[in-house]
Amino acid sequence: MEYEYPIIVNELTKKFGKQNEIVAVNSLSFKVNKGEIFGFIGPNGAGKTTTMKMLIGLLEPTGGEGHVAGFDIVKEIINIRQITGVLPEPAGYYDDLTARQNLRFYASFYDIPDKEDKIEKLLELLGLSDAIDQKLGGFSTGMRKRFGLAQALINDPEIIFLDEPTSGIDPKGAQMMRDLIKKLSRENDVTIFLSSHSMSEVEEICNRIAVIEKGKLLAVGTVEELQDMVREKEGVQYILEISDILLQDAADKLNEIDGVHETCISDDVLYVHTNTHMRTEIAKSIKLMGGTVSRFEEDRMDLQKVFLKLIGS
Ligand SMILES: Nc1ncnc2c1ncn2[C@@H]1O[C@H](COP(=O)(O)OP(=O)(O)OP(=O)(O)O)[C@@H](O)[C@H]1O
Repeated sequence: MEYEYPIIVNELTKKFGKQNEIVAVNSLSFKVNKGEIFGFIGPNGAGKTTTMKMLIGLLEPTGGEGHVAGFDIVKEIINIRQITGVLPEPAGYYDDLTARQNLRFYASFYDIPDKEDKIEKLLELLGLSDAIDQKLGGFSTGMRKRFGLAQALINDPEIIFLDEPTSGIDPKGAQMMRDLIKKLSRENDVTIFLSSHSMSEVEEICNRIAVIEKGKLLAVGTVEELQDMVREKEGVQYILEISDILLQDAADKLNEIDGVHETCISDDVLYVHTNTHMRTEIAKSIKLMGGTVSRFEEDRMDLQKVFLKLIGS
């Protein structure tokens, strides 16, 4: 089926409880572009898992609608299953079966040519060749996660849903997973919808990010766009090191400029908080005072900081 957006949700809502008193997902609307890695972040209980479960047909929405690969998430879930991969597999894995046997089982749901070859290649890709004939019950958490990704890829999916793909994995295994996720998106044009609590991971691999809290969408965009949203609200902070004039004199002078919020001196560094980008004005003012600027940086907000600002902590 031809589709413009791999995932679209429109006012998607899920309520729980006898009187629908728990609003887990509250009128969520967003679109995911083809081939992008879309990060879905939010504090505990924000509604991430509930949203993902609705997208893969495990929960029925109480309101709104959603389409995955152009298929309706309520009426056409069978079509969606054929072309998507999910980690972790909702039905779980068979601990008494080996990795190879488990993959054979999942492969049996799809029309895959040369299944045995595919199974071996996938397990090799995930660094599990040595464990191919070991029972899954004996796998470590990290091995299980990597196996889960192999399983999610068995049907060459166009869209993959990954819920916390690297939690509980050691740094080497996590990097392997991230590299593979990036490769899938870059080289195979696979669309990836990923929820994670690791801000550095999301910052490293996601093209765009949606931030949700209490079931509502707070913001969506690239890291840069989210940074701009926060700056618009919170202003910009510059970090300066200056010689030839007293830092306090520079601070006093800058405080007179319209748009400079506040200044602060700490360890021979001058921090200038402004309403908006004011690099030129600040540089000019210091030059006029006879100061020499040896360091002039804008405080780079990483995703962790942006996230905390967006959710108002
Ligand atoms: N089956 C259910 N019955 C009642 N309430 C539920 C149910 N499932 C989820 N909830 C509630 O819905 C809200 C969202 O939960 P959800 O698991 O989607 O959040 P999350 O963002 O995935 O959280 P976490 O980061 O902790 O995994 C929470 O308040 C949760 O308690």
